[in-house]
Amino acid sequence: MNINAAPQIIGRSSQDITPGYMSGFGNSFETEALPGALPIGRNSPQRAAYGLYAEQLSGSPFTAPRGANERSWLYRIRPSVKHSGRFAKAEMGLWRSAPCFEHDLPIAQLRWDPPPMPQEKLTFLQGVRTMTTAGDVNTQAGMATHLYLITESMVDQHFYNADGEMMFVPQQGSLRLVTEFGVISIEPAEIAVIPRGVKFRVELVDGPARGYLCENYGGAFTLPERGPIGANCLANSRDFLTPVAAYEDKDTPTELYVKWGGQMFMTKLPHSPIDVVAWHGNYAPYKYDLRTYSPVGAIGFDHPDPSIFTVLTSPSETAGTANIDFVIFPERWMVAENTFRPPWYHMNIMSEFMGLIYGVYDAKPQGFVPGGASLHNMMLPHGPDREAFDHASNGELKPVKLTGTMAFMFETRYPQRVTDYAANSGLLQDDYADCWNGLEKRFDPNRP
Ligand SMILES: O=C(O)Cc1cc(O)ccc1O
Ligand SMILES: [Fe+2]
Repeated sequence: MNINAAPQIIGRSSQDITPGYMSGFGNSFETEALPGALPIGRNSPQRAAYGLYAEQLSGSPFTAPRGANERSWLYRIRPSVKHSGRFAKAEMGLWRSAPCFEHDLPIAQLRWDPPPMPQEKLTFLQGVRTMTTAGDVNTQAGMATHLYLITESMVDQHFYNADGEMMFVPQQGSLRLVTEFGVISIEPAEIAVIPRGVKFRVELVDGPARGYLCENYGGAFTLPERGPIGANCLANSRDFLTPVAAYEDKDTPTELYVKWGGQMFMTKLPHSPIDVVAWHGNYAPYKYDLRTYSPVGAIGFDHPDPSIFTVLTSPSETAGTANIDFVIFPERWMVAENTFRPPWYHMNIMSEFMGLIYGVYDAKPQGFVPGGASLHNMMLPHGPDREAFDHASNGELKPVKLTGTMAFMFETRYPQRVTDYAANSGLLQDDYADCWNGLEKRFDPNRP
């Protein structure tokens, strides 16, 4: 494979395919895979070095306020217009977009078993299975949650999503995301975000892969405000990694798939679109290791709102009302005194889709397993199951470490609609609500 990675950052030969990264969230980065490929002090020289074409990729409107303004300049072998021949409609498989009312389940708390690893050959594009959709892809609001199952690398096949940015949350197996901006490798407990419009392909590293995917139609994920927490802890900027420039000069035919307006299209190219030799800007893919998250929690009493564990947030136009919050439940100490320590029983205007990467989630010791999922939709009551309730109500409140666990939540302001796949794939647990059986009346007016 002819991938040329920027030597000045990683100190390796330009033929080395090991990914290299630059640290920081939302920085203005600059990187070049060939010396002098990046113009200095200007974006559009009359003739770019090495015969490259200059191209701007705008992730926000030109006029977005400075804090939300995202764009990068790419110096590439061919401009992207050469990447778009005639598009034809292509198969969507089990990928769905909001609004999608194809299934009409009665309201309920829902939980799914993990999908087994398939025997058939599935590339990333064939392996996306939409679980829920929310909002409206046509108004750039809302999201979709998907599972992915991958048994084959994409070969001479590339993709970009015009409908939203995509957050990969691997649960099993590592992935190599070969993007226009460089190469990102991720394993379970790491995530990667590919911005809207960025071309890439997904390769397997070590056998079949399974994971979760959040497709964000709305405002780009950003770090949450820290408020009184101050400058440190939670997700720290320096732990976000953006790849150095890496390109292919490869004249073999490739298919370019584009998801646009909830539909899939395909065109054929005579060359690889991974041809960006240098780039600069703040609109770029990144990865993050969830194990570097520094949780802040209750060191006195009571259970804080889960927003304390927000890694990234996609804001909406309404302050504090997220299009999506990406929240994790990592390893941590539970020390609160005279406190019911697991999540409280609650109803929420936001809609909560949860997944488990590994370990046990404290509110659901049974039934919520790695690779599975749950959905607690807008204003549907939920909370610890009977076992967790009994344990938390009666256990000795010494400091306890929740170890070897990593659950997460995609929480959105929009109600989530369940797809046909989610309803009928056989993974839906029809006895989920029974986990609250046995939470009997305990009230006794004579026992304060
Ligand atoms: O429902 C859940 O399990 C997620 C969750 C966790 C928590 O600690 C507080 C509220 C909440 O919705
Ligand atoms: Fe909840």
